[in-house]
Amino acid sequence: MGPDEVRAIAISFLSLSLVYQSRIANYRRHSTSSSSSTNRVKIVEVGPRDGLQNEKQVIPTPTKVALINRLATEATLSHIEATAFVSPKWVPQMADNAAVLSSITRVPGVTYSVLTPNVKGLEGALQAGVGEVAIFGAASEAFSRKNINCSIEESLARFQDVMRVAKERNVPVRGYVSCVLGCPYEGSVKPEKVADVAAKLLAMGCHEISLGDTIGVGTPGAMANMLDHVLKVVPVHQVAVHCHDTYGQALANVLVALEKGVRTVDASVAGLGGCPYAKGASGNVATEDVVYMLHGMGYETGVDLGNLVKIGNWISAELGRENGSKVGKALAGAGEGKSKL
Ligand SMILES: CC(C)(COP(=O)([O-])OP(=O)([O-])OC[C@H]1O[C@@H](n2cnc3c(N)ncnc32)[C@H](O)[C@@H]1OP(=O)([O-])[O-])[C@@H](O)C(=O)NCCC(=O)NCCSC(=O)C[C@@](C)(O)CC(=O)[O-]
Repeated sequence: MGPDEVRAIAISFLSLSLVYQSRIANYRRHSTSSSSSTNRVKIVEVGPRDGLQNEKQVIPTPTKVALINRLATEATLSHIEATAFVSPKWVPQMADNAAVLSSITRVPGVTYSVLTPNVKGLEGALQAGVGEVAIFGAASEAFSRKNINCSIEESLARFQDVMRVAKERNVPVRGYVSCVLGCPYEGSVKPEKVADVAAKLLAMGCHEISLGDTIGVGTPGAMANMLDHVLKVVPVHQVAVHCHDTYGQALANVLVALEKGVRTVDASVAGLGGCPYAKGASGNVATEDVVYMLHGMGYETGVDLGNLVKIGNWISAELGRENGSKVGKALAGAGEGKSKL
């Protein structure tokens, strides 16, 4: 190896280490303020999983890996849902789950989580070195059958098995409840049913319950009513909201959740996404839009909005899609890195 090559390698190590150091410093700064501050909102970036799972074109694994790496190092997101260990026959786009998880560059302080519907999925995820997993149930019988091929009751029994193995391996488990404000097959969903499933996931040991408006039909009044029921059985600090934007209500629904004290919000860069078992559902609320709103209201997120916008524009171009984030489009027009909001 010549001196130029040695120098090049040394420089690349040095820059990687600087990125890590700044990422860690950033994380520490935020984690010290987070526990005591109600001004801190945790953003769970679900773009690499929820955002990509429904794409019909095959997305190359290196593109998925680059997306996750950029979200962690450049946008400084601290929670990223990376992929899903589900059946490749059901969701072919997630078939490269193990390759994705083992190829990303893990940034200290960042949680990389994945979906695991059963013990088989959990075992695959553990082998690939996962840090957190999520089980996903529903408040609608029909959706549960379409999505995971079993009734709600059967799903809860399956999740108990996942939970047992995850506990043995010290892996935290998040619990999703889908269709909390409406179901593509059954229509309206009772808030009592949402609260019932949420309470069961909590009792099983989930550290966080993410409430999914899977088809984005909810309006702020419905969100407030549903949260009133859930917050009677799940402590507010363990609740997350996961809003899809099909009817343009997502940001308003997030705002209602904030007013109720919820401090964890799921979102997807560039508003990517849709659910394969919820026809017509559009993507999650765009992370850029949520972060812009939160920063404007004085909340801390730890997210670098300027860099997030660049990543949103990049992944939209990679997928040949229009960017689903209004903030992404506005700031790109104004010069991507300009806003420090
Ligand atoms: C749950 C199952 C597996 C049941 O599917 P099944 O067909 O009933 O499962 P099975 O146990 O009978 O197994 C059938 C085959 O799948 C295999 N298999 C079984 N499990 C796995 C696994 N984990 N990974 C890989 N392979 C698996 C298994 O080995 C077998 O293979 P074969 O012998 O035929 O070759 C299936 O229905 C499934 O994978 N569903 C996932 C659907 C999904 O990912 N939906 C999208 C995510 S949910 C969502 O988007 C909502 C959310 C979370 O974002 C919140 C919101 O927006 O509301």
